[in-house]
Amino acid sequence: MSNETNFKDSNDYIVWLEKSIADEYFNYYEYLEFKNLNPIGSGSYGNVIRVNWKNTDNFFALKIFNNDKITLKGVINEVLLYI
Ligand SMILES: Nc1ncnc2c1ncn2[C@@H]1O[C@H](COP(=O)(O)OP(=O)(O)OP(=O)(O)O)[C@@H](O)[C@H]1O
Repeated sequence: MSNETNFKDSNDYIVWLEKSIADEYFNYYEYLEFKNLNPIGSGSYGNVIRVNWKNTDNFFALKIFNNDKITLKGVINEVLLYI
């Protein structure tokens, strides 16, 4: 997997994400699986909410990203730093 993306079109980032999920580089969770949503902050890429996953008592930070090319590129390139 390349360690940086630089696509021309915003949709290319969506396609890259969908392929990464299909190839099982990333886990996929349905939004409906998250319960007890509470806002906890926001950053340059979007909002962050505290959630429970399914019926667990564990808390997770769920990041909701703005759907634009600059955000998608930033998020994906940040994720690639950890792969
Ligand atoms: N894992 C987490 N646990 C608890 N709170 C979190 C977590 N991740 C983010 N937050 C909260 O959400 C805010 C925004 O986080 P986010 O990572 O989106 O942006 P940032 O790193 O603070 O800023 P930027 O996006 O500008 O670099 C944080 O400042 C923090 O208050």
